[in-house]
Amino acid sequence: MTDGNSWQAPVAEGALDASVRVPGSKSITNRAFVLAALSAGPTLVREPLDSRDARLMLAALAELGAPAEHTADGVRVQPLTDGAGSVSVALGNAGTVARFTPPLATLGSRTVHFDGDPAIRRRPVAPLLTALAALGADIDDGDRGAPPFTVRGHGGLRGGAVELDSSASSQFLSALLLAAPAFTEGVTVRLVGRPPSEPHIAMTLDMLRRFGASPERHADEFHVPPATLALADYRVEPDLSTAAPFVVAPLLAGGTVRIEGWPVETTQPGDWLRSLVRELGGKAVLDGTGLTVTGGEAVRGAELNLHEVGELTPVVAALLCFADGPSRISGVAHLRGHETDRLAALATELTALGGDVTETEDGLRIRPAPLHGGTFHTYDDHRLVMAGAVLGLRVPGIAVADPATVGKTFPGFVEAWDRLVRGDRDG
Ligand SMILES: O=C(O)C1=C[C@@H](OP(=O)(O)O)[C@@H](O)[C@H](O)C1
Ligand SMILES: C=C(OP(=O)(O)O)C(=O)O
Repeated sequence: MTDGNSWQAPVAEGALDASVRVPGSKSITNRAFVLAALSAGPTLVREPLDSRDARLMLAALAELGAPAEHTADGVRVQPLTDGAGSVSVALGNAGTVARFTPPLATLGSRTVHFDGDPAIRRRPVAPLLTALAALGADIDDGDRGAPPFTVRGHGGLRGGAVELDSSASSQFLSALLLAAPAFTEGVTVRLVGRPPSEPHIAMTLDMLRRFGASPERHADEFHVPPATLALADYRVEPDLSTAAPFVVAPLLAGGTVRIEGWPVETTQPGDWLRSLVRELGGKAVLDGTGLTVTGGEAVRGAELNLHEVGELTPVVAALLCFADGPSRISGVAHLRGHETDRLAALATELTALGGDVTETEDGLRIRPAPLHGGTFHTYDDHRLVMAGAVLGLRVPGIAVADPATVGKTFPGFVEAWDRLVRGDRDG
């Protein structure tokens, strides 16, 4: 039930028994759109995500000269064509748009202004802009190292060798690698510092290969030679991070939830949820058609380093509030530069509902404590809406503020969650 600008997250009143289909992966969709724009011919992207971030990416590519059309089978993206004059790219609060599209602006001759929500102005982008400038790009960021900034295209980018500190976000590295086949000399990136989110880097390399590029990695060095990309048809996997609240739900409510179409092989970080379920006492069975999760007796407390799967932190933190012993989440200092400062937001909101949650330098410490109802503020962060939903399974009276912000990655989330938990119950 949505009331004004909040949503009463439903309490699970019996064991779950449901099958769920989640929308396409944000990370795969937005990479596919970028690689399609860089390809020599049109690409049909099948089963793409349709959400705020995906629409922002399509709008950005259209501004940059690569229009797309929705067809009965998906989204057909046309190759980038050059143009003149000034255009504006709206970033919203989409990290993938803010990091993946500036390199594309260097390939044409337009002057491209980038800006977005107040939140994106606080998210890091400086190491990417510095690396692009070192590779020959003409960028004016007013020394802010953050949006708004302007990229003046001069008809292509030289590319070559560059050092990059991608420790604040793996997206800086992915951004350079995705565009590199179109740079005159390709790119050789030597990392300083360790990036988070290794699966997302593997995803970038895998998708580059599928589109015909030949990226190589030797430890901290990445090389992408120039290449002509082409792929007529690409199918997007379901988003396994969006699936996270549905995967953990039976651990709190009992019963079984089946996620349809869970891939048997994937680079998505959400695939780690299968081992999490087992570690916390549940069962997760993957077959050729989906993942079936069954809850256990109790949720065990755990020590989890989430450096590689940081985007799962809000849902995992909500889950661990119900564990039978203390838990610790570490390795996620970079979450302070996500949609909001997620560590501060989670500590504040979970504590306000009675939780015993403290922020550490690189994560959260969570001790068992009874939660009570109240407003769960979501800070314009889709994954906090999902975390609030998880709390509501066990705690009556959780009002999740601004549920529409979940439209960043799953516009139909509230309806899908109500169906999962309430089944046919009305009201
Ligand atoms: O490349 C991607 O698609 C993403 C990489 C990760 O970013 P960070 O490395 O900044 O955490 C992840 O958290 C984000 O949701 C999506
Ligand atoms: C960090 C996230 O998003 P973005 O793509 O905006 O970085 C996320 O989805 O958890």
